[in-house]
Amino acid sequence: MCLNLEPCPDCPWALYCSDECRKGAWSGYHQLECRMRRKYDLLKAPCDPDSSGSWTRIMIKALSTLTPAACLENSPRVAEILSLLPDVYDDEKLERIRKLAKTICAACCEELSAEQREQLAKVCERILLVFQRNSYTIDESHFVPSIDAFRSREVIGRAMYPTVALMNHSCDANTTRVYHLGTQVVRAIRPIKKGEQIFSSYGPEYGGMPKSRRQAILRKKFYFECDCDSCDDDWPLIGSTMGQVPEFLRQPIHIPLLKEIVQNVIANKTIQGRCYSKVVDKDILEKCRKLQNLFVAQGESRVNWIYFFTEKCIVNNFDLSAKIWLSAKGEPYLSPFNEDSIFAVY
Ligand SMILES: C[S@@+](CC[C@H](N)C(=O)[O-])C[C@H]1O[C@@H](n2cnc3c(N)ncnc32)[C@H](O)[C@@H]1O
Repeated sequence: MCLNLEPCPDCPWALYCSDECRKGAWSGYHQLECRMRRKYDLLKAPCDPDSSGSWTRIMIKALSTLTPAACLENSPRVAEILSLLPDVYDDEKLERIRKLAKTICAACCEELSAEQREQLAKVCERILLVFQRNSYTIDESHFVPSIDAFRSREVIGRAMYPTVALMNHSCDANTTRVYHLGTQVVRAIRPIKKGEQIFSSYGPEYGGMPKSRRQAILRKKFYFECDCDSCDDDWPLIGSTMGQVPEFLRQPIHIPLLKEIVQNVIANKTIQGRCYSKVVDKDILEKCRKLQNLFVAQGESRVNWIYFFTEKCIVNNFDLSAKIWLSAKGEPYLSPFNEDSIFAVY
């Protein structure tokens, strides 16, 4: 943590780690942001409190590269942007985004007439909606491998990864996103056949969360009705399938092992999708391996079950566990932490 921060001389909101950063930010966006904040009191952020600052910066940067006048022309590009449906279910949120767009246009383009600013604000509104729908929050835990960072999940920014944003969500995703050397990396968490759709998880995952809750989260945060396989077929919760455990696992000797794994996997949910070996319980690895061996020994074909555990293992950096399972099934092994499995790096 830097204790000797350099403040902006004109406002109390921006602090920098060095004079160089301060100057870079000033010429990049803060000159306008600073004026705008002072004038329009954006401290009462009209958007998500965690990201209104980054939204404002994105718009300022967009306006400096778009040239506002170009947005006012009736060009096909502007028509295309305006034709994007603002399918935001939440009117209140749309209203806040609209207000932010107007505020930014008023501050950044004072030379325009009120009518022109109104038109420009519509373009900005669409851009903000696209940004909101396609960007990712970045929290401290992506860079600081500590359990405290996971718990607090302090949001430090938002970023747009245009190729990653092309991926649809599945509650049974076949990839995971991790941060490596300060950038987002997408890695396979199971073999993906040629032609198979590459899915990412926007958050909710089957197994530990009922379909109704997953759908509610996706509707509220991303405004769509999820139609992934696990939602379409309403795959059961892992907890509820305890009653449908394969016959061989119902033997009393195996039940404690199974329960322990389920509890551990569910307890570790908050760290899914992150690759911090320091916070995982190495003991679970051993137990998952035992479970997998039991399945393999029985020639068990209920792949969902075993994949669920294996994926949790992989996502939680239990590389070895995944290797054992996949090699036992004769499937190619793709380690999410091996350079070979990186199919996209940004
Ligand atoms: C980040 S974009 C994904 C890429 C987008 N499908 C495209 O063609 O550019 C997110 C949007 O894709 C759609 N989408 C993603 N996952 C979906 C899913 N599981 N079920 C239904 N729609 C989904 C929703 O319209 C959502 O707002």
